[in-house]
Amino acid sequence: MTIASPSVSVKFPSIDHYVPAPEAPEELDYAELAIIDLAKLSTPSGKAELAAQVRDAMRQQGFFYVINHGYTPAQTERMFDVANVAFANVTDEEKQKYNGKMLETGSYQGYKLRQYWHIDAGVHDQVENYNVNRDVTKKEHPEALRALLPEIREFAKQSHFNVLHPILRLLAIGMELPEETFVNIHGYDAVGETYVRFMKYYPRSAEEEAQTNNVWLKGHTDFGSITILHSQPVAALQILSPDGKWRWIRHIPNALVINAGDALEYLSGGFYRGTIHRVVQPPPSQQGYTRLGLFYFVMPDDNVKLAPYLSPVNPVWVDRKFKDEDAPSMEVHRKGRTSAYGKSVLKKTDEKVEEEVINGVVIRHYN
Ligand SMILES: O=C(O)CCC(=O)C(=O)O
Ligand SMILES: [Fe+2]
Repeated sequence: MTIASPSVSVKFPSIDHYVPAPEAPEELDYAELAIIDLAKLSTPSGKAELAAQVRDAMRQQGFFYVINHGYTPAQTERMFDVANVAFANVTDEEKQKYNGKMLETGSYQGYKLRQYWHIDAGVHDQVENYNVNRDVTKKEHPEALRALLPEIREFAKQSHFNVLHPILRLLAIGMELPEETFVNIHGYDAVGETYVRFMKYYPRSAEEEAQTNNVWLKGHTDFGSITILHSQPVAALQILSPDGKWRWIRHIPNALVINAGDALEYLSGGFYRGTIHRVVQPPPSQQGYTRLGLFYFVMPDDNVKLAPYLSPVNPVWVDRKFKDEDAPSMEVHRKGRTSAYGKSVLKKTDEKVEEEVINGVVIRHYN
């Protein structure tokens, strides 16, 4: 396949095309989210407008779409094909060989195989992940992915410089902090775990659906600063709206879906919050299909202390989680959360919420 751009024409290795399910015709209760058009960054007034829009979207809904992010529909489609190679073209033995050691190391690289996370009532997940550090040379990869590493590296770079950094600047402006405040602690070459994730959900048995109340991935907040998700057609992601209702995320072709995680909540002193979201069984028209995900999971550099940057618009962290001097570094925070996720014994606090304490902070999971 050849993708032509004005200056270059690059030959990519030929791989199978992944065909996702058709969009769902069902009338679902979709969340109304802002659409941030990054093309507006090209003028000062457009940038000021976006900063206000991002601030309000992040504070009110915690999720928003991004369009005009620099990837064409063809490039996005190609990256989904690349993502699928990690699952469709790698043998079970090789998947075992590149299995991540999350529990032991607190690092999330390589595969997370099916059935690793506990969901509910003894039922485990039907999700495969393959995570690649933005420095694709950090680990060895399965054979089928090796020829695709240059593309994965370009995807990470594009996500970092054309999406993440502009968004971090807008978030800083929204808090009246110096524009580079968050960019400076999200270096591309710094030590840290910001990574590309491919994720494939497989259909489950009726029994598993019944036992888990159709929940595929429990309600949670992400533990990094920002999550960048490439919109895809299978409806299943839901966010917990301010009115307490779960609402579906609508597919917008070639858009990104962006949300904040706990690290940004801590760094912003609660000005921006990690929004609770979950994944559930798709509507009837899409049941029986796999669901392929493509993400860039972002974390501040490992050595960053997650203490708040306070500012004129947010002079105090109202529901402070720890004293500044006790703030965990990103490395400590991510290792604690990565080891525990889907593995720790949770304490039920009511019908819907389960809790655990990690590094002195209460972490909640929602059913
Ligand atoms: O698959 C999705 O749409 C969301 C997955 C997710 O929330 C996560 O991996 O943290
Ligand atoms: Fe998530």
